[in-house]
Amino acid sequence: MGKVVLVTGANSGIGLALCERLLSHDAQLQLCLGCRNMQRAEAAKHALLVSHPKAQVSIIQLDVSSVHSVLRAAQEIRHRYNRLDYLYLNAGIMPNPHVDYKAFYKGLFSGRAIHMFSTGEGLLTQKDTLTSDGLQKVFATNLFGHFLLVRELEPLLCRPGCSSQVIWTSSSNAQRSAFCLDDIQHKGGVEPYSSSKYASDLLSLALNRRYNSQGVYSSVICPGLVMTNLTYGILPSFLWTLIMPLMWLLRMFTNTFTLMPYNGAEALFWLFMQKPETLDPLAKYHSLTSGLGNNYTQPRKVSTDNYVILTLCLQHPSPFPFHFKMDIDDTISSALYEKLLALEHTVRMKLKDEDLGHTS
Ligand SMILES: NC(=O)C1=CN([C@@H]2O[C@H](COP(=O)(O)OP(=O)(O)OC[C@H]3O[C@@H](n4cnc5c(N)ncnc54)[C@H](OP(=O)(O)O)[C@@H]3O)[C@@H](O)[C@H]2O)C=CC1
Ligand SMILES: CC(C)=CCC[C@@H](C)[C@H]1CC[C@H]2C3=C(CC[C@]12C)[C@@]1(C)CCC(=O)C[C@@H]1CC3
Repeated sequence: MGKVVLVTGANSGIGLALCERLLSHDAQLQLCLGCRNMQRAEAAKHALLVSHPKAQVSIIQLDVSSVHSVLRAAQEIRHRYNRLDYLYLNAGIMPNPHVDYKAFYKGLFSGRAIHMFSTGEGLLTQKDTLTSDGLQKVFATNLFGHFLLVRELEPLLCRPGCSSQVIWTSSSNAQRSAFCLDDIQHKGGVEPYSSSKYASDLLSLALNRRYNSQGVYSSVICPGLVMTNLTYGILPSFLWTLIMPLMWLLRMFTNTFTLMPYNGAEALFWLFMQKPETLDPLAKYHSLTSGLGNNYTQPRKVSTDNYVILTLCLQHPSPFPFHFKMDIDDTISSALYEKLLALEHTVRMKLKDEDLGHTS
């Protein structure tokens, strides 16, 4: 039987491009598309079957921002399959983005222009909303729903003698400065996207600590800047088309302008072909495209430039030598993991209470 792969957010952009690439590589795959909108999911399945008529593609209705939907979908997946080899946690949103053009203009002449183009740091804010579960929507979609999904699919991921991979689509926009352990949902800030992506980098570390011994390996990737529905929400598509020549030119200076979903999916696809035991849990795998248009994957250390380390190391005398850096990262990721477990407990209790309310 072929390997089982579940991809969330598979009906468009990077997720759909990944599915195309996976099927081109391995026609025996059992590919499951986790999508919230069934019409769009059917269209994606149809497109995949046009190019791979014999492929085994199925759909699971999954809204990762809804606790109820995640639990129901996981139950259905456990019913359908007895194994899960790859879990791609790719669905993501950046709602109501706002570009700070003043910061953009300043950044152009700051000596950090290339960094600004490759990370978007300091340029973007978003207006977040609440889900029906009362969670911040960006956090619920980009992080918590996926965390719950991993927890629910544990029996399929952890199988004696077999290994499996959990792969997060993170971002170069993941920023330590946007993330706060006391506000993991980012209720009080205006950069929920950066916060949620930084949290996914931390969570991947924690998952490795928790699950490696059971054969589950978690990695994070960074797709670069890709033209998808997400980026068309930041600037209209005609404007992106207009500045496309400029972006090709910028590729000479930054290889993070992957631009096409196919290129953005490079690291996701590359990870599919790796032995998970050989992967570095502290690396973030970047999809990159050279000035000449060649794709490649490059591991870079997960951002460890966090202020806790700096604050501790700047104290005189420093309480920690520099080689304690990783331990401190580990502490933050463990703390996040504990907070997510606590939140999971709360939402499960709330759901139980609601169910009891309905039946009595
Ligand atoms: N484009 C870029 O430059 C970059 C993107 N990324 C990340 O890549 C990932 C894919 O995004 P991208 O392909 O660019 O954008 P798209 O908007 O094309 O894809 C996002 C996918 O996520 C799905 N999705 C959103 N919310 C939910 C939900 N609640 N439940 C289930 N599915 C959901 C969307 O479904 P629907 O069609 O129903 O909305 C869609 O299929 C995201 O995690 C994004 O943050 C990271 C760095 C750069
Ligand atoms: C000339 C030119 C390219 C202008 C566009 C300026 C900005 C709108 C972009 C510059 C860097 C971009 C970027 C993103 C969005 C658009 C920019 C800020 C992302 C934040 C999109 C989502 C991600 O996950 C990472 C991207 C990093 C780079």
